[in-house]
Amino acid sequence: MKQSGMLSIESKNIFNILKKWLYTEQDIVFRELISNACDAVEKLSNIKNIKGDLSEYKGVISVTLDADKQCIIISDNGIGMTKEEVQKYINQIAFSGATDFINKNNQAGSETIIGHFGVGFYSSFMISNHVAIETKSYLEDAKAVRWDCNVDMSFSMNEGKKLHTGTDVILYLDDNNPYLKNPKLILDIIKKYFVFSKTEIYYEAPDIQRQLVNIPEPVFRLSSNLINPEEMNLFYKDFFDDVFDPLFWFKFESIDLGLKGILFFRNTKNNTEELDGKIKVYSRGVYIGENIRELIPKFVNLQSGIIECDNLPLVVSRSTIRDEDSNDNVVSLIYECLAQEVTIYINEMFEKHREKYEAYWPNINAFVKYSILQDKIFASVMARKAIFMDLTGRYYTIKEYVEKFEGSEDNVVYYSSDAVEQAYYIGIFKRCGMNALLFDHVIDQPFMRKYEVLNPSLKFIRIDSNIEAIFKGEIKEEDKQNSEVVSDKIKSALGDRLGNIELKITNIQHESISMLIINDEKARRMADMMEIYGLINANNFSAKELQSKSTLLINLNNEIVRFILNSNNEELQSIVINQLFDLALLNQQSLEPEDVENFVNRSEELLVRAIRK
Ligand SMILES: Nc1ncnc2c1ncn2[C@@H]1O[C@H](COP(=O)(O)OP(=O)(O)OP(=O)(O)O)[C@@H](O)[C@H]1O
Repeated sequence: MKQSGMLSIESKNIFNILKKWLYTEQDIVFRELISNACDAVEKLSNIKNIKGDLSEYKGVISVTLDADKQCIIISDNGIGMTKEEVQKYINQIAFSGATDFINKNNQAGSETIIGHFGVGFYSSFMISNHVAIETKSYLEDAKAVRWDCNVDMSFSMNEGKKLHTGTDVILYLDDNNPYLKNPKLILDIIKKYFVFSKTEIYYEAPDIQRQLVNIPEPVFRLSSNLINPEEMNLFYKDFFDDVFDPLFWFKFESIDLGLKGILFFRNTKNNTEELDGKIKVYSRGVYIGENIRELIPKFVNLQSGIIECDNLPLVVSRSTIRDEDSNDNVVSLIYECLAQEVTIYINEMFEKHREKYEAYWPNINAFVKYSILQDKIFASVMARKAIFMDLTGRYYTIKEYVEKFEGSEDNVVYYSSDAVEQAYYIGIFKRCGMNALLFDHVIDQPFMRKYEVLNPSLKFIRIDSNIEAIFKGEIKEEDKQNSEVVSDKIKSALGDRLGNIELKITNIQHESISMLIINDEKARRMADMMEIYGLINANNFSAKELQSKSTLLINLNNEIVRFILNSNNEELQSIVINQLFDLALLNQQSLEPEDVENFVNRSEELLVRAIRK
């Protein structure tokens, strides 16, 4: 059977290109050769299955780094090849597609080519100048074949020594080959690409004992009712390198697309810093890539998961996904399918398991809102299903909230953007039997603006903004004159400190409220926006800027204000008025640093007076 010769001249181009990747994309060699081995095992398994004698067959792949012989052997007990098949598949067919492509696109770079074609068996020459195949076909009476090929493209075929069905691909290495120095590199590559390969893959090297590298039956492939949640949590933490258990997970499947997947909702603990998840894509058990933009909707990518789709080409790159027309369809269908699956799952939780939805809300809050803002499919179902906590700790959608609390003011929703900063105003709301929603996540501001655009009749007003309307504080007839007196006293005591703040003296039912600064909602939002875009400095910007649009509400029903009205002690009046004004500024976190000292001195002065009294 001895035969020798030269490979076709077109192949020379490929060799040159392969050499260029030598030290950059070496993973490809293992991906290609082990994929071929997996295919060979699957083919034999299918044949045995058809014949009904599968019982004794178990496909196994072994990768061995032999330091003495200075070679890497990729061995499988798959279908094997006859001499004719080696002739046909290895000698002739290799790269016919790729060589056509190169002929048509002389300028094409290696990136483009690798994106378009599986470089296949010949990627071996990326790390080896001499490659051999020892193979024996499964066919009865088939003879073993040995094929040797050098990087100069001269090959020989001889009778081989292989006793059992299968194929060994032997890559002879140069002295300075990096894998000889660091055999663990190969282990990592096998793990990366074949972790979920259905065939067992073993690795052995000097100092690395023969070990099973992959997980042929990962827990996520079991049907949902057979999955042990603990086991699943452990798998998730280990595989995605997360310290927390997932919040929840769900599996999905599209038989038409040959798509199966699992999505883990990450327990972000409201940590907005690390929002992106990891979605790993596999085709026929081989890793294709992570977070592939064309395949996975951006919002889905906030979570982590595993997608397996055998209809995706085995050798796929981002450029393949983008360019190949034939793939376009599968890719966009998968994209839509993922968006729909997530939407359906979250919607069902909202509709049918509201308690669970609310319990998970602190963790999925940002995800749901971001997805509504970002994805049309998700928004079309979920736009009105974001929920917000009210001042009593209950959750409502905005629609539910408006319907329930439509009493006080039509279509106005009061909100607090920061329960700590606005604690005083929240206190006032509670005292007045009023309610408000908490919009305290960074995403709530853009979310609210979008909601307003979609529902123009609805108005969102921050709890420290135009709230005077809720007090319905019309001045009593008998207090009209008093209001002028108080107004004059306050203006004279505050002088320049008042700036452009408008005074409003009124009778607020709740006597405990003395003085309150409220800001115009529109002006404040504008200022917030400017701050976000860096047009103003948060430290310089404070009450001063807003003063032109702020109002100082003074409650004539309050005991201290009545004291101001009735007292003749100008000095004490001035202390009290300035003190109340500072307290009002403090309550909205806008007491200027230069006023703090006066405030402290005045407080002490009042304490001394109280003690001496
Ligand atoms: N380990 C193996 N066992 C049996 N046959 C093999 C093995 N490796 C390669 N072959 C045969 O050689 C052919 C060519 O392999 P090659 O890797 O070059 O291309 P491919 O796997 O068909 O496609 P791709 O270009 O996507 O990798 C295979 O289709 C298969 O028939």
